[in-house]
Amino acid sequence: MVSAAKMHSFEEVANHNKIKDCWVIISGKVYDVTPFMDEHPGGGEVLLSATAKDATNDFEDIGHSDVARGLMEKYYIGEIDSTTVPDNRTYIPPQQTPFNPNAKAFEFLIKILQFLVPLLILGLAVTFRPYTKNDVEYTEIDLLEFQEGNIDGSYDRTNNSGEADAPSFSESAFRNEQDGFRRATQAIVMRLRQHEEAVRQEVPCFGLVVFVFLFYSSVLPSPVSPVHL
Ligand code: HEM
Repeated sequence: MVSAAKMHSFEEVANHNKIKDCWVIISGKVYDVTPFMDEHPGGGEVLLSATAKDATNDFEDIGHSDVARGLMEKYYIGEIDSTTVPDNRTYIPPQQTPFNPNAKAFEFLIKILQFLVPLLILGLAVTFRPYTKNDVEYTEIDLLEFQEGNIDGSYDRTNNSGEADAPSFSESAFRNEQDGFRRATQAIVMRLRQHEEAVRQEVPCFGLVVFVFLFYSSVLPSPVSPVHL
């Protein structure tokens, strides 16, 4: 025959609040955890702080394992007489928040924004990218000038019949040749400077885009996290 569980009043249980005599109330059941004080992985002090009240909330908040729940049976000594438990010592489970249709709509809006805003930032970056670059056309003109300078030399490599002629290294031809090289060198240096300038302008632009993106994604909640209103 199964004997009826022993009923304990709150006052009686609350008196067992010492290290050598410790009872706790969890989910309407009373446990004498005195022999467990030294072994409790959370420490004896924690168990002591859970006395003289309904400790269900504290116990559940820790997220005790099935092993811990199995161990409890060993220390079970009876039931608590719920009529004797003062209201402010009773664990009241959190109220289920009523369903709010606006919350779903807001969550949906956030998800849409999370996809649209990065796309918008990317679109803006791509649109404005050409304006941040230098126009390289006049570099090409410089190169053309160089070619013209070369052609404009006072010596001609072909004779009238189109056959190769021995070059006459007159002083002006040499000067023209030199001039052509100087222009070519200038054109290349200018081109390098333009490239350098373009990179200098693009790096902060790109950095800004990345910063805005990262800031945005850190401010908004993740798509998997629930939105609580
Ligand atoms: C008969 C009652 C209890 C038993 C048998 C018990 C058993 C255990 C066990 C076995 C663990 C190791 C972790 C696990 O397996 O979950 C643990 C951890 C712990 N318990 Fe208890 N426990 C009891 C009551 C309580 C109460 C009333 C509190 C009050 C707050 C509490 C607080 C803790 C804490 C803080 C830890 C440490 C968690 C961690 O370090 O991660 N326990 N308990």
